[in-house]
Amino acid sequence: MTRWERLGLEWRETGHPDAPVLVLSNALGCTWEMWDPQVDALNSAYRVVRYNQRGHGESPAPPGPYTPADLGADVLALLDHLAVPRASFLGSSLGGMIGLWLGAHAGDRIEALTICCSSAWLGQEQVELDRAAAVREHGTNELVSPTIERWFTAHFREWHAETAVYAAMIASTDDEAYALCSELIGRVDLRADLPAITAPTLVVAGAEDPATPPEHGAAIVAGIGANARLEVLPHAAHLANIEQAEAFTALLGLA
Ligand SMILES: O=C(O)CC1=CCC(=O)O1
Repeated sequence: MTRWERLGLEWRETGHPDAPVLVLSNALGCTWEMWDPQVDALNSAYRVVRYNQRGHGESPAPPGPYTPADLGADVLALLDHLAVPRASFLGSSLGGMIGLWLGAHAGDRIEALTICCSSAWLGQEQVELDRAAAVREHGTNELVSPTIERWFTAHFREWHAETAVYAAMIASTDDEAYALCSELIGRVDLRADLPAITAPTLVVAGAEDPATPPEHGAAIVAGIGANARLEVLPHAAHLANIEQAEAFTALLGLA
């Protein structure tokens, strides 16, 4: 039994079975449905493989602690399970951190990276440790309101009732997995890994993202060097691929 089968994480694929593989990796508190605004367009160019991080959607939550290497190994095991030697990778937030780890530590498996609303080093360990403690005590329900405020601008929240879908995703995330992932993002420091990334890398930031502001995207690009470029989407907070879905999809370079 492969590591992937042993963990029992859920995945699905769409698009062209013979096209190059693109793996989509979700943010903390989201499921693979966060990519719905992009999937139709991506299906025209890729074999699109989505999976749910540990404790998200129907994926089980193995005991922690979790490290970027653990969650990166989940992706490598999925590629092994699918007999895919190399893939492109698009990750948001926590998913972007996993992408950075993969680019640096498994560069031979990564064709290209898109890192959305993420960071190599958040620099706020205590905030994330406090959030983890709060989730263990009160559950993910308690986090819904402040999280939705980080994820979407006030204007978007006012006009888009579908933010309720994302509120439900947060509340449905396994409490302990959420806490373990919060601890991971609080402690993560991938800054020294960035120069090892050789895959072409697009970094996308939301101009109004309070969780990973554009400076974090700029720091990723500076750390990687010539292979990386930054795009900042105006009028977008942390889930920029949802708030500015069309503009985000346009950045992905699909003909
Ligand atoms: O703000 C959140 O909901 C979670 C988060 C912040 C940075 C990150 O990587 O995830």
